Amino acid sequence: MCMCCYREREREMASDNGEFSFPRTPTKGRNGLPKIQTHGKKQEDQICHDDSAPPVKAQTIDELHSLQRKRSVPNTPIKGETQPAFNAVVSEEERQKQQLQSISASLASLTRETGPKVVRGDPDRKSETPRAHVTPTHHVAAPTSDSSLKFTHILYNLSPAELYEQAIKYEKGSFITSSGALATLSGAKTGRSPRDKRVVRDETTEDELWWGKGSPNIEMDEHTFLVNRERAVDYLCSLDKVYVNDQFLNWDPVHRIKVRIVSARAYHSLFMHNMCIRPTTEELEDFGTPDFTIYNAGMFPCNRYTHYMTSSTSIDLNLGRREMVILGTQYAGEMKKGLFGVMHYLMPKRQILSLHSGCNMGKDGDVALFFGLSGTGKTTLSTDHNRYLIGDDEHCWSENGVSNIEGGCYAKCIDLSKDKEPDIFNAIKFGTVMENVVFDEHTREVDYSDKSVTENTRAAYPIEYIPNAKIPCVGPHPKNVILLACDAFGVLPPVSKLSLAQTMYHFISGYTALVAGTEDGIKEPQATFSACFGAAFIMLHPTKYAAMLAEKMKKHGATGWLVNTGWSGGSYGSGKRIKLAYTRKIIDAIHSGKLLEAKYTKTEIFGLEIPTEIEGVPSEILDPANTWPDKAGHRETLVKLGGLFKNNFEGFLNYKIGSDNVTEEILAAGPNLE
Ligand SMILES: Nc1ncnc2c1ncn2[C@@H]1O[C@H](COP(=O)(O)OP(=O)(O)O)[C@@H](O)[C@H]1O
Ligand SMILES: C=C(OP(=O)(O)O)C(=O)O
Ligand SMILES: [Ca+2]
Ligand SMILES: [Mn+2]
Repeated sequence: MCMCCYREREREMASDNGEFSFPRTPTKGRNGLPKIQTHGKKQEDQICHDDSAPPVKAQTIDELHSLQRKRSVPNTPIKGETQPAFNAVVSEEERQKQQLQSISASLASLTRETGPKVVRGDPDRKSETPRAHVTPTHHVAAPTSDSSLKFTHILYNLSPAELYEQAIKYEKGSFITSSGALATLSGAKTGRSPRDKRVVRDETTEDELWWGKGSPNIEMDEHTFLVNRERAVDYLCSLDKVYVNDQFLNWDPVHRIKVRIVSARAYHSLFMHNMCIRPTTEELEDFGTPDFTIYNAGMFPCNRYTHYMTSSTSIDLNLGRREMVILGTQYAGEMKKGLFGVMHYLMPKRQILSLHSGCNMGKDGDVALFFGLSGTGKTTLSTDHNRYLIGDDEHCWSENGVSNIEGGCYAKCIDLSKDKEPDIFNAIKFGTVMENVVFDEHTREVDYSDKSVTENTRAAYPIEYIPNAKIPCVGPHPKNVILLACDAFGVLPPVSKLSLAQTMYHFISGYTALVAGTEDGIKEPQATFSACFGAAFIMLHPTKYAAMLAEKMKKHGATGWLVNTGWSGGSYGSGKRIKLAYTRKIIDAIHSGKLLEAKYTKTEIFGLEIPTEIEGVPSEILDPANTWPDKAGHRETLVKLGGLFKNNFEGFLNYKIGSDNVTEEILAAGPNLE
């Protein structure tokens, strides 16, 4: 049988089993006039004649196009319990109307006390736009603003394919790469802007949150928040269309949070589609009102004349209103990490510890956490071909164990190689959003070494793109708590075993040192101390999280480890970064339990327990004192780093962490410079 006849037969078989909904019209020879039989002849010459192909079932090109796309099947009717009336079955149109009403309410101007007129669908595809639309209900008078005369089109929870088309059609700098990922540009900002992150200080947050020196929470008042909110909402409603994502955070079903993200770019919508937990069709039908809403008007700047504004960028959090407004930055990581901040507030209120850590699980159910600041290896090391990935960045630790907050991963792409990080490399395929990467304009092959746009090139992909992802992303209580530091001074050992007090000391310190830049001449590493390895995201005082971590580690018998993924044999400039292959061997030995059994010696100054031997790792690198050719330089740098730690910890001396003796033990667990 020739190919076209074969396909026709396949299609008929498919429509017989009900999987396809192509309309069945009478086909050749069955009902209409008898057709000339060509089959016998075909057998001989194997030629497929034009007239043997079934005619297309359309009269016009528009009709033909409408055949191509099947309307998404309406889902199960909304159940009675969420509805006021009886056990009434709500029509698809009515359900869509309710959804739109909720979105119009989200987008409401607070001064005009009304939401925009919204309609579902792409404005450029008017003929396909469903009829359902919503005119705000609480109109008191005739429209007083032009914005209430127009419709805002809502592109609601679009699929990756639809978002690709939107991005490529409407957003400059969007391209399909050779592996199928969507390459995008984030504009002027290619990283987060922590100095522009503001939090509303009101009667509640005044007492609850961490304010002042060291705190990431830069205050703003409620009124200023509303000014920025209005600015963002007016901007979004002035557009022809906005993207709305309704999704979840937290794989723990009891503590799941419903989030709505309103944004102006397909890139942002696809990013959040990948990063948050994707609702099933059923879950989306029952979504109702979100617990938290982000208004991302990042293409539009804030107004510098507005009180508190110190730049064109402002990321504003209002915990009371459960809203976040983004102005003046299109970097998508702001949304992901912004929501993480929200979880750092909501979860501890429920006695759940929120963690800036990666998390994976062995075949026997042993769970490890990987804490660390940006670039220290959370994503790289939690993505381990021999273990189940629970998540790469944000988790919760509750009475029941650990749960990932997100539904995706956000990996750095700079110098990514298939050999060293195969799982991440292979996850960069259709559906994955790539930010600010450089590619060949013809082949669309990405050059992972190219830093022309930024060094912070990124890929965001759904967690199931990692072959051994643990779905649902939850696991039992952690057995190992690994603190990652990328020490560009090169004096911290590649691995040390920590006492509980040392774990707390290093957790509160949150040290890493990165090289200041990649330009020549910058020799001096920059020490960073970021409490709880995530000071930019925590909302309460660091000791609150530390006390919870200490309590949980003690209760569940977890062991703490400090792993230096940074320099060895000298500081940045003379030494070299520890080979990823060695770090992986070290991590393997932690997971397997072998390292717990090793022989240990204690280091000077920091008093760290270092193993004398690890399978697959040259023993001489385990003690940095051995690897530095310049012995005096090593000692000097070690003392210097110890001093920086002590300095930083001064800020915590007056705080209690759990009981009094815990506090004392923790203070004693730092470097000893006498
Ligand atoms: N020894 C090492 N351990 C971990 N990562 C390393 C090491 N050497 C180089 N790297 C690189 O450092 C980066 C770590 O970044 P990433 O895993 O994204 O950190 P995080 O998720 O904590 O921000 C990756 O690009 C990784 O390839
Ligand atoms: C997304 C981020 O996380 P990380 O660098 O830790 O992967 C970030 O800090 O912006
Ligand atoms: Ca339902
Ligand atoms: Mn990461």
